[in-house]
Amino acid sequence: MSSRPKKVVAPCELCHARKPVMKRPKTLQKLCKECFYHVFETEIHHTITSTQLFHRGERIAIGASGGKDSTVLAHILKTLNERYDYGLELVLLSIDEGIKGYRDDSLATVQRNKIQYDMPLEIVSYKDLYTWSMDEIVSCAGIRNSCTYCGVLRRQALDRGAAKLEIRHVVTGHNADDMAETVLMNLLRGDTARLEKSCAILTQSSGSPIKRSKPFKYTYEKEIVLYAHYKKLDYFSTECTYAPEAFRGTARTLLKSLEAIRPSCIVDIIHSGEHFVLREKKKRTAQYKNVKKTDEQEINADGSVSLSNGKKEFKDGNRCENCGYLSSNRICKACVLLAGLEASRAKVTIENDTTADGAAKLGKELEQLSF
Ligand SMILES: Nc1ncnc2c1ncn2[C@@H]1O[C@H](COP(=O)(O)OP(=O)(O)OP(=O)(O)O)[C@@H](O)[C@H]1O
Repeated sequence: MSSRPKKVVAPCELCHARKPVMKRPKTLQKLCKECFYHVFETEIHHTITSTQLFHRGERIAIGASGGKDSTVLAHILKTLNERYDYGLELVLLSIDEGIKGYRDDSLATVQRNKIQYDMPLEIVSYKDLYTWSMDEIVSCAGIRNSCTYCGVLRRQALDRGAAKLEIRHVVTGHNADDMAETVLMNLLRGDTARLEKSCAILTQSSGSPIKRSKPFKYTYEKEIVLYAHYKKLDYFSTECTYAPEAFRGTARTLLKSLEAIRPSCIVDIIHSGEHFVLREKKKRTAQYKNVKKTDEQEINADGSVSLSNGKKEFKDGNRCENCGYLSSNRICKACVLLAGLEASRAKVTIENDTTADGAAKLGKELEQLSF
């Protein structure tokens, strides 16, 4: 009986001893589990130390959604804090947007993470802060702009949650893919003001006591998934019930195609973004003025959404006259948005009261509201 020669598997490219179990997405190196853990954790430690992201004794709120990125972030920060004695106090901060069948389930995961990682957990809800849940917003404003509403409100909610905890530094699980997508989106929109700022690892508005940072700035999404999988971390993997941001989806598809051909393109795009500096604040020339910009949405006071003409300038440090939150305008975006929702709710109530066939008319009115 003839026996076929056994295929020899080359050992892990780092330890040259153990059996490789994966091709590392970032470098395509064939690695064993232990070496993958080591490079993954060490690279994040290097990002944190080389940028002097934290200081000893600092209290850090981890924006915890229960998803893979923030769960791995909580796990990694706990691991590195203990291993390298950063001297940080870590707290989980979750925002409950009020999305039935999605956020309630993911928050149950964060509740378990709280016990697994032995960290305090603070949950702040849209309903308490704004009197509107996302489900209510979507039923009033429609699904089309749900990401715009949710993004504006969440940003403010994280700041308010941190302020409540008297914490001045919020970390989020935004990863390298998110950052490269943002660079691509800003590039494709010609939004040079945002492009210049989009790759900062740490941001802070002047006048605000709260810093925000992204320790996973150079960490590939695929590696986060692999790490969570091999470490058997407890995370929630369902997509949000509402439509994903359309233009980001397009940038994501483009990035994934590029990554398949050239894995380094994700860090290369970030590198390009980091070195992008505007020579001078140029006004848009006449040739661009009439070009329709389909993805720059502005929410008007009446609740309608219109398109921006690209003239906006960033002004840091002003405060909203209504709620006191930092804003580049007289009234912050969240207040404009909420006023629009209230106006729509009032309009629907009045119309509803004066008609005989209430339910049908109400349904029609909701469909016609110009969100
Ligand atoms: N409801 C929330 N509460 C607290 N933090 C949040 C919440 N939603 C998002 N974040 C923070 O913002 C980061 C990016 O959020 P995004 O909505 O892009 O989710 P994601 O890429 O799916 O991340 P994750 O896997 O952590 O959910 C998250 O990693 C988390 O740190």
